[in-house]
Amino acid sequence: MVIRIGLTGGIAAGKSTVASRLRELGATIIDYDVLARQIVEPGGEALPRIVEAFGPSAVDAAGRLNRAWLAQRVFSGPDRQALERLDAIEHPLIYAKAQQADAEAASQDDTAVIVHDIPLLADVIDDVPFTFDHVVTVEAPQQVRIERMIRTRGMSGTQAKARIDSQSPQAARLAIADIVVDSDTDRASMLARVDRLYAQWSAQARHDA
Ligand SMILES: CC(C)(COP(=O)(O)OP(=O)(O)OC[C@H]1O[C@@H](n2cnc3c(N)ncnc32)[C@H](O)[C@@H]1O)[C@@H](O)C(=O)NCCC(=O)NCCS
Ligand SMILES: Nc1ncnc2c1ncn2[C@@H]1O[C@H](COP(=O)(O)OP(=O)(O)OP(=O)(O)O)[C@@H](O)[C@H]1O
Repeated sequence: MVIRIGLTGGIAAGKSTVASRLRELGATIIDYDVLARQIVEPGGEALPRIVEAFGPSAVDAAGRLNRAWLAQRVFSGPDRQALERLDAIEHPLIYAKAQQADAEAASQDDTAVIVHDIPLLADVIDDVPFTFDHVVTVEAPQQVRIERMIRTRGMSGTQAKARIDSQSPQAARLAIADIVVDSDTDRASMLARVDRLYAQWSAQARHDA
């Protein structure tokens, strides 16, 4: 039986580090950020619909999505429904691609561990067309995440705090998760925890096959 995992986490908590480890161990990772970028590429299904909804300024002269312009419109502009309109265009297309990827992985291996890597899972859990066997959130205290963003992403403390505040609160992720991976321990301990989780999931997948 295929095991499906929903993976989320606070920004800069270590979700990508956990996803990479799971990939090395043999899991199939479906990265929703990657899918979201694919659908807005020139030729992607979302791009003409975004132009229709937001106007020609949504693309640059070369026909590529003007991410900075759109981010300003949906995250900071006066139109409070703009983000909902964008989500209504993008999310069904992202889910359709995820369903394709999931079905392909499941058809290749009926004991696959399929990890849906969804940064905003707490906001969309009721809409994603999957039932997860487990939901994992990767968490670290806010101050640790701010320090990581300053150190590795060249952000100021204020910028880092603003990014954290723009996400759903940690409580929303904890409410949907049955497994919390603490990334405020050293990397080796965190990865050892991930290894143990993967071993359990993959045994469960084979046992129930
Ligand atoms: C508006 C866009 C073009 C801005 O692109 P940009 O490169 O400036 O930002 P990026 O994609 O890196 O996102 C920055 C941060 O914004 C937040 N964010 C992104 N999309 C959303 C959203 N739909 N709702 C709430 N917050 C969001 C995230 O915390 C993210 O870390 C882009 O964010 C987008 O297409 N968003 C919608 C896609 C989406 O819903 N993705 C989530 C997958 S389920
Ligand atoms: N247990 C750990 N100990 C120390 N540093 C860690 C640990 N886990 C992750 N990191 C570091 O923290 C930073 C953020 O990790 P990562 O990129 O995996 O986060 P993320 O949650 O995927 O971030 P985002 O949500 O912004 O994509 C990276 O520099 C990573 O190397």
